[in-house]
Amino acid sequence: MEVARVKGNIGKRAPPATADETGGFVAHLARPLPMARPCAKSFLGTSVNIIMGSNVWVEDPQLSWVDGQVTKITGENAEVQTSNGKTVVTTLSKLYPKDMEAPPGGVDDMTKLSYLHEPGVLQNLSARYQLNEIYTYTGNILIAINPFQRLTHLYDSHMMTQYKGAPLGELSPHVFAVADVAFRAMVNEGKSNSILVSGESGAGKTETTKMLMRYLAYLGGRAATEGRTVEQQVLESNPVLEAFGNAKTVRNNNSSRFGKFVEIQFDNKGRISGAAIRTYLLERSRVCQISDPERNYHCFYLLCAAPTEVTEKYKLGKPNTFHYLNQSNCYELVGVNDAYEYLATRRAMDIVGISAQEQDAIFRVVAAILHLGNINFAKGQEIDSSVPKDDKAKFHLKMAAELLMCDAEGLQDALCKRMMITPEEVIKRPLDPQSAAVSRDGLAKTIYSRLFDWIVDKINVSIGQDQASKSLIGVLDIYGFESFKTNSFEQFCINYTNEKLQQHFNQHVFKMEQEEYTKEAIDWSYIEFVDNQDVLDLIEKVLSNYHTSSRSITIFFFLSLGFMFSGMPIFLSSALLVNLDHCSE
Ligand SMILES: Nc1ncnc2c1ncn2[C@@H]1O[C@H](COP(=O)(O)OP(=O)(O)OP(=O)(O)O)[C@@H](O)[C@H]1O
Repeated sequence: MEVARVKGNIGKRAPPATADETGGFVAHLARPLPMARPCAKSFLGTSVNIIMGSNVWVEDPQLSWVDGQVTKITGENAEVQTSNGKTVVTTLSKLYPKDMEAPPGGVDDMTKLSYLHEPGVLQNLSARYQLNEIYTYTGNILIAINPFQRLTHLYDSHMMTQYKGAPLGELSPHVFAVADVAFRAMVNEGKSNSILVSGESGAGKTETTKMLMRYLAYLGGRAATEGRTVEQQVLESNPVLEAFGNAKTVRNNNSSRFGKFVEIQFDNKGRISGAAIRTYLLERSRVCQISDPERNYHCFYLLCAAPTEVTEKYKLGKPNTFHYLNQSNCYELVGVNDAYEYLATRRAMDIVGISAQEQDAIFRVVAAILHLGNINFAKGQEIDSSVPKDDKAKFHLKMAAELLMCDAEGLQDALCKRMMITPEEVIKRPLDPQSAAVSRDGLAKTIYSRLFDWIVDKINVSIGQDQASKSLIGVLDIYGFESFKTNSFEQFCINYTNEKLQQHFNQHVFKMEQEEYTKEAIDWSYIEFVDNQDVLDLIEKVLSNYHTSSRSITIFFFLSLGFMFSGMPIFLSSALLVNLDHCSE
């Protein structure tokens, strides 16, 4: 996972980036690291001849890479005796030189490596990880490896004091150092900054984002004179957002199923004066469809584990009695007590300013969605029509209507009939049981995503934005690339967004690096990288072609990352035109 700072004038549109404006950025671990072509035998300016006796890295099906020594060279082929006792024959172009003088504990900045190639980078990260050194720099980019254990000493108040004001690189690599540089640059230059956190699911992005926010709150926080401070509210918004936007997936028990951009606003004295949380691309499909051993959003399980007076009020039972939860056999998380989490979420809601009445309304809607999911349909008397299947379905329909405060008959009509409005009249057409279930799921997804947006808006109103603020620090925590057995429109949006971020990386980091090399009169032509502009052109041009199609429907979806191109937010609100035939939603 990687963390990087991007300079910027957030909130102002600026002309395209010039060379001086480019800031640091982030690459994706899901992609191969940009590096020299092996056949060029040149690794960041170090020309290497692989000869008999050379120490090299060679690919290994189990270990990814294994070190060894070249024992024979025949034309383009080489024989390598590996350190795990194998003899491997491969082409010379697939061998990478091993730095025999590299320190055993690794180097704290990857730019200090003699050979910057994939096995060298991985070896360095691994050597550091063995020593619990989870952070490593690559220039001004911070690479973080998930420790999967609490390293409390890394984040305590003593560490915060140490990193305050320390120049980047003076102390060991740390996420606080990245935040500190961003903060100091903002205070000294009056410019806004953004920190991008990227990586695949479970890499530790959200945890890192929380550390960044805690450190920024430490730098810019003020003593709470009355009530709750902005920073307290921002930090406490995490458990609320996690309860409604996180779920257990195969890779992560607390996976964020939405993207998040947190803006922390500062006054001219560098004190936090306001904040805003923007969320993107909540995974809607999870509300109605989960696969084993994943879970639905945490809030459903928390509510089922709430005190009896609450569950009785909403007529809730165990999670395995609800269709939206029992599609998977996973109901509990190891080390997590849902009953306790329910109370903790309510406390966090108090802190972010959601009133008791509003909290009841929120959980009422959550309960209504569970009841909605249990409305099964059977064939009605008319051809291709449907009705609630049995008394159980009728009970859940009644409960859903009661909790949503609408008329039960009206709700049944909405689920079992389709309405067509013509200039002359309104025509109601019945839906068969299968189509009624689809409209039920559509309603549940829409209600849930609106509820989530409402909660985010509520938190924002309660935290309050400082309209007069001149500078801010933004922290972007976004989904990484996703590729499942079956990919839907959601994966398309996520991956397209990541391709955009990759393009930003290509344009700005390589450009910036190359300018640096030119300045230092270094021959940089050996740097090759995969330019994904073709991928973006393909997607964007296909979509703009759909624009002209009369069968197309415009779907505006905000891939608005708020990510910063050399300082200004490029609001990627793409008006994507998608033919409904191709849209799974
Ligand atoms: N710095 C850290 N210290 C201790 N544990 C960590 C740290 N970073 C991550 N973890 C552990 O890894 C888990 C997954 O991390 P996190 O939820 O931040 O991943 P993520 O990249 O945001 O994943 P997703 O994209 O699925 O939301 C956390 O619940 C925590 O247990």
